[in-house]
Amino acid sequence: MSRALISVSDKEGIIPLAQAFVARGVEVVSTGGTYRTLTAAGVPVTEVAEVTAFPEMMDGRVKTLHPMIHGGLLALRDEPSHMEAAREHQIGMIDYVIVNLYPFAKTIENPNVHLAEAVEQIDIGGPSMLRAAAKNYRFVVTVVDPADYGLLIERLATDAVFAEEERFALAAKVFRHTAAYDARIAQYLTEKAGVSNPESVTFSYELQQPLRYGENPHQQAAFYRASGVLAGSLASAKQRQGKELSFNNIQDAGAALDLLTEFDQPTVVAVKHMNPCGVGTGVTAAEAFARAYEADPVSIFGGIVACNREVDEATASQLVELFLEIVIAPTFTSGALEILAKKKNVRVLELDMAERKNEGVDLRAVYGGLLVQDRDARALTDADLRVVTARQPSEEEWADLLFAWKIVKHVKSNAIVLAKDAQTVGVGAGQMNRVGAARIAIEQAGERAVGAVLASDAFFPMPDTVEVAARAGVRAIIQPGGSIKDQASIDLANERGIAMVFTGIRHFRH
Ligand SMILES: NC(=O)c1ncn([C@@H]2O[C@H](COP(=O)(O)O)[C@@H](O)[C@H]2O)c1NC=O
Repeated sequence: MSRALISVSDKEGIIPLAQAFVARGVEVVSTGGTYRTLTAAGVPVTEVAEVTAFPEMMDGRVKTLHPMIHGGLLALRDEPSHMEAAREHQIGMIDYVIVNLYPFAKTIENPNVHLAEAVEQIDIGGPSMLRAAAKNYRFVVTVVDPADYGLLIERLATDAVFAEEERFALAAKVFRHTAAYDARIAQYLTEKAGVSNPESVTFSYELQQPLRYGENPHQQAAFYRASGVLAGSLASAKQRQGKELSFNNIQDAGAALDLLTEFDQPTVVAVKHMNPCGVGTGVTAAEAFARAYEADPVSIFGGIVACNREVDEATASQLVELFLEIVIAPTFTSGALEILAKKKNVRVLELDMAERKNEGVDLRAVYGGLLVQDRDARALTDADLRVVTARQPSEEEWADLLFAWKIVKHVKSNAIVLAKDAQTVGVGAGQMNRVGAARIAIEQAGERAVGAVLASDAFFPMPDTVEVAARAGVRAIIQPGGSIKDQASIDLANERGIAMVFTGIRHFRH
């Protein structure tokens, strides 16, 4: 007679599966809680304690860790010495293993959970059985994912035959599962132990969705989310309409959201190729959008628009006038959704960006390696600000400087942002020299550069950026400072009547 060992923390869906085993003439063996669930449902089950002739003990820390179990999982059925050992010790074979583990990840989602409570949720016996059974995939069918119960039930109802490739695939899934489970534990304990730059790192991500392709059609790609679903992350967004998100959409939307979280007042961000092309702040979402649009009515074409307030009919009417890839907002009025529905392809995402936290790690893959750093979460405080010129910025200039500083942090380096009246008027992104970025931003601003402010993500290595800014009519500059040639830039700013503020903070973004 075949035997199935069922030991599950999440009991959902387990009764029909156990019934399918019984109907097939397979004996079901279970641990305490699972045994009680199945018995209560009238399914005949043998308790593990009966098989091991040992009671479950130490608050369940020891239940299945026994040769009567592990021998039955690991014995090579085609190796006579293994089978002889099994006979000698009266170890019965186990042919199916259905296990899901203690909910460690769920437990640590609670920020107030005590270490002891989290540690108690580290499953020991479950992974041991899964690994043993998966190692012996030639003889054992191992199911860790409740999504596979259906397949198992169906197969038990027909021929109960599993091809070796199927058992192998299930085994690989088991090792992915236990690896991710252990990665989460290692990450949590490493954090608790206060270890930085550990000798090895394992990050665990779960498939959110396969993507049609990557950055280009010939590149295969998929989107993985951080373990669980982080509030405010794209994985938690609700898509109300439109085509499936693409690889580039996800990157651009992420960039738009990162920038948007800098702002509390109603703000709209338009992003193209990971850079903001227009940002506007206003009293209402519609006003903020109008400013973001006017900032650069050309580049917004085919862009991503993110708004940190509900999108109403007035805003939606402006949005549908354009070709956009994505519109993101915390909510949309039903009228706004009706208006947006006229543009079937535009992806409309509802996402509570207020929940988004600028914390955690920033991972960048390089050939043969991975760079790991903290996210750039350094916010500007009053104490950071130092006016280095004779002229102080006016009140309006201060507002524009702080506005532009929030944005330049999210523009690829070398980055220059020109802003005026709560609106970007020029963005110079990703240039190989700083004055080149300034020239692009100034050219884009045109007449609007007169009276605008300029923000730079890093210091001026020479005064040429001040020179081009002054010629264009820029009135105030914000930059980190720290160049050995700072004084030359300050002198030139004084000569041209420009107010200049140092922040002492660099915001490179490569
Ligand atoms: N200690 C053991 O021997 C052991 N054997 C199985 N478990 C786990 O116990 C859980 C099921 O327990 P129960 O059937 O008592 O509700 C499963 O998540 C399983 O992975 C164990 N628990 C933890 O390590």
